[in-house]
Amino acid sequence: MSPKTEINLVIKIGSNVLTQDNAKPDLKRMQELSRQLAYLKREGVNIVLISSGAVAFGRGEIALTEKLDPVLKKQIWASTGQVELIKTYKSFFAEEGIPVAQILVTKEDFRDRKHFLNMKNCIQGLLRQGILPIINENDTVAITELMFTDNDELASLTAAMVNAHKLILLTNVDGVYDGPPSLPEAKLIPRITKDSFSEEIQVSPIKSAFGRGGMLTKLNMAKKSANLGIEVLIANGKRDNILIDVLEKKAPHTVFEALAKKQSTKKWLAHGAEYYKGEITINEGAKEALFSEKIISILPVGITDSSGSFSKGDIISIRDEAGSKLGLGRAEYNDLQLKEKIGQKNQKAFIHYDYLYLFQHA
Ligand SMILES: Nc1ncnc2c1ncn2[C@@H]1O[C@H](COP(=O)(O)OP(=O)(O)O)[C@@H](O)[C@H]1O
Ligand SMILES: N[C@@H](CCC(=O)OP(=O)(O)O)C(=O)O
Repeated sequence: MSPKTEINLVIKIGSNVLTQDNAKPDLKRMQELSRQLAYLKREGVNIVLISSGAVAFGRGEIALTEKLDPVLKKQIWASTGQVELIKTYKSFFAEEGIPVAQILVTKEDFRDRKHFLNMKNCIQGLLRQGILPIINENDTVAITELMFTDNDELASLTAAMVNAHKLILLTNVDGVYDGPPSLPEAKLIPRITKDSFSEEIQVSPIKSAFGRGGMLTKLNMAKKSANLGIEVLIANGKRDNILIDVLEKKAPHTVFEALAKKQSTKKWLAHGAEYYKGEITINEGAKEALFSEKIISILPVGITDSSGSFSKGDIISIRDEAGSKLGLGRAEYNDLQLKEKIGQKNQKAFIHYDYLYLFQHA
């Protein structure tokens, strides 16, 4: 079957899945997962893989005995380990006749509309050629404020970007438990629906040996993706044949029920809470109109202030005069052009309705 241009599945593999208890890479597990991914690809499923593991692979290869700065240590392990990680995937997928591509990204690439579209076009191009894109965070440049919370956030952003039907997060537990999974009384939650989104699930801050964000980011990101219309499955990547079994509902997992699908630009915006480049304040009249039944765009006449340096196409945060965040939108022109038009009538919309995402609680 030839690859479809429409993407179906984003799969994220956590560091712990690819690592043994003795901290060495688990090559057998990696080969087994590659075999399953290859099988799904041959079945005509388009796959984008998000793989952690660079730091874990680097740590297994390079002994850093000196008392190095922890950030530098991580950069050294990530940059050396990424080579090994991709080399290993390349050899396993070569056995299956599937070429692979490496894509390394930072948070900034999801903030900048141009970078975002370049990434999206590249991924679609790779898929059309039957190539498997393997994405990881660019840990060499992404330090402190440039970092994703972890690769679960990157996976959720990628799923929204490529309009995925499903997102599978593979970790080292069977899914989300109703308490710390180390406790014998903790039970696996098989299904999380919109009604249970707000229920408190006791997620302990404990992470597995090499995990970064823990179950809490998985939970938050899964809810975010489900809200955008993407079904999310969290399952145990340490189980044999897990990808096939979980898709056939034969293996334990937690599923997050998808709500109605949102238009892809709105998905990009919905993820923009931390990625905006500028802010505008709108007056009471504009706020009222925005939350009425009417479909409206934001015009300069309703804007009272703007801040930040932004270009056409960047994400803008929208606030009311009390400072409450109302939503996000895409700028139709840059900050200097907006400054000239603020408060004026008969000016071109600054945020068009099609590129406007309002927070539900506002
Ligand atoms: N309520 C919970 N349900 C499931 N796992 C939990 C829960 N609370 C904490 N965890 C921990 O989260 C870990 C998975 O997150 P993480 O270490 O970031 O994995 P990964 O490397 O796959 O991203 C599990 O190993 C588990 O110990
Ligand atoms: N980019 C890092 C992974 C960071 C991360 O989020 O790890 P994980 O929590 O295991 O998904 C690496 O490849 O080591």
